[in-house]
Amino acid sequence: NPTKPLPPGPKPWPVIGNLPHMGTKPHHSLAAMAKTYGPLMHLRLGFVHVVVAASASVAAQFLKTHDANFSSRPPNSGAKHMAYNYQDLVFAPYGPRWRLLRKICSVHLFSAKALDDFHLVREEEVAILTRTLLASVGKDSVNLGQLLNVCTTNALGRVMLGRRVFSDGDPKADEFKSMVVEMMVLAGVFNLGDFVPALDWLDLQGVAVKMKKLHARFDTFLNAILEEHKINGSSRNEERVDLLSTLISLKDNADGEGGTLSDTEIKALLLNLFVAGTDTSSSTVEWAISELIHNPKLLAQAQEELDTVVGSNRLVTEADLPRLTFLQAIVKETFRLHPSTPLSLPRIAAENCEINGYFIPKGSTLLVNVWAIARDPDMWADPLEFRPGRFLPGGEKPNVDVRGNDFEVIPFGAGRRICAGMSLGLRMVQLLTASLIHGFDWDLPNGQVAEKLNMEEAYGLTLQRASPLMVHPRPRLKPHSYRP
Ligand code: HEM
Repeated sequence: NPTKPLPPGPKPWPVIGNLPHMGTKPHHSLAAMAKTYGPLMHLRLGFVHVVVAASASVAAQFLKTHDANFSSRPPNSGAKHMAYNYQDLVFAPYGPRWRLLRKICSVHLFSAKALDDFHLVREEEVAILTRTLLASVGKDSVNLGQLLNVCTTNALGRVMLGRRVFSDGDPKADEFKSMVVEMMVLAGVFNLGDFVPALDWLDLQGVAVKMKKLHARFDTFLNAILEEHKINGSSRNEERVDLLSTLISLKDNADGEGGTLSDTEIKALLLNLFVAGTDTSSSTVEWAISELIHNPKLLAQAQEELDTVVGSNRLVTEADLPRLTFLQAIVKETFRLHPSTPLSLPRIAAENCEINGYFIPKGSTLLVNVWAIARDPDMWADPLEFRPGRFLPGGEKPNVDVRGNDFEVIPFGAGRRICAGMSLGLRMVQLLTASLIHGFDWDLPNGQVAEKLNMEEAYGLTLQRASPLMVHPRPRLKPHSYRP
């Protein structure tokens, strides 16, 4: 009902609107603005209406009550230049092709069966990581996030392509991670051209040029993989059929009704999964370990649980995870304070609607500040403190989970476009975090004091640490435990 007012918000400048208010860390700036204007805000970015949800109840209005109206994503230069012009899954308009791509992933990658089929792959890759860490003892400190990224990328590579993407110490691994991070940074920029169409062609921030260059590098990488797979077929290294072989076999009849899957759609899907599924998980684990180094008592408590459940003769397996209650609470608390995509991914209003008595115009971009919601002092006691106990019996939120049903902590988003890879992401983050705290003690280089570890954030579409975590791991299991 257009007679209702727009939600409150800061006064826009002519033409560019509130773009100058976004700052270098938009999730911080938007959280600060919500303190003045409330949990449902309206901004104008250029000529685009933007509404921002900054509380659990407002997020539930959008992502539950009105989810159907917000089930597509707004047009943006990232999707155009880097996601094969919307031919992917992440940016596909809500409709039959989105449903098909999403179904293929949920059946072949993320179903309980698919996840169980590949648990050995993940466990092997994590074991390889522990041996790399072991080999670093007595040498220079290691960049933990980088090694974690090699691990998540290889684990995903084996499931998707039937082979690892990197070997140990492969210089290409650094390059790949930096490409993924660059993509997230570029996708996280509020690009003027997206909001002031008349200025798009000028590319004043130089974002489109960078996007096109980066896309060309990814496309070369993906073309090589696709051609190699068509020639060699599925790799015989893995017992299970990899996703790419499945996709190629589905090309001419992808939905059982003669629908097709083009080479471009296959490449776009692989790209989505590698970009959405590697750095998100590895940087979450880097945050978790950073928090535990920063809070040595919690680390000791987690190690005690692991020693009781797993012992000191072998590495952690996925079968141990359900019995690791404190570990699970640590992972939830990490997702609460350090959600990998602090503003989630944007949605767009298909029609006019009304929320909490305010008018939300058709075509509005919806941003959900999942970072601010999870630090809302009305919902969380001492919200800035890392306190996993809040998720345990006797704590303030014993039954709250991070899977999109409890809106005060929604690191994976919610509703029909909730993260497609949530089940895999959660398992990988739990397994990695458990294995690292069980397998090692952690020293900081150059006499840095643990309690003073820098916990600042950098900004992209994903939440990186401002300074990468550099560490000296010290093994704490019997030596044979790390061997294959
Ligand atoms: C730490 C792990 C992860 C986090 C925190 C995360 C977070 C998110 C978020 C917030 C969204 C947007 C949801 C929305 O619009 O409501 C999303 C979408 C998506 N994620 Fe994840 N993600 C993670 C891991 C993964 C993994 C491992 C994969 C795949 C291998 C993946 C694939 C996707 C895809 C394909 C989408 C788009 C879904 C759609 O548009 O229908 N993510 N993720």
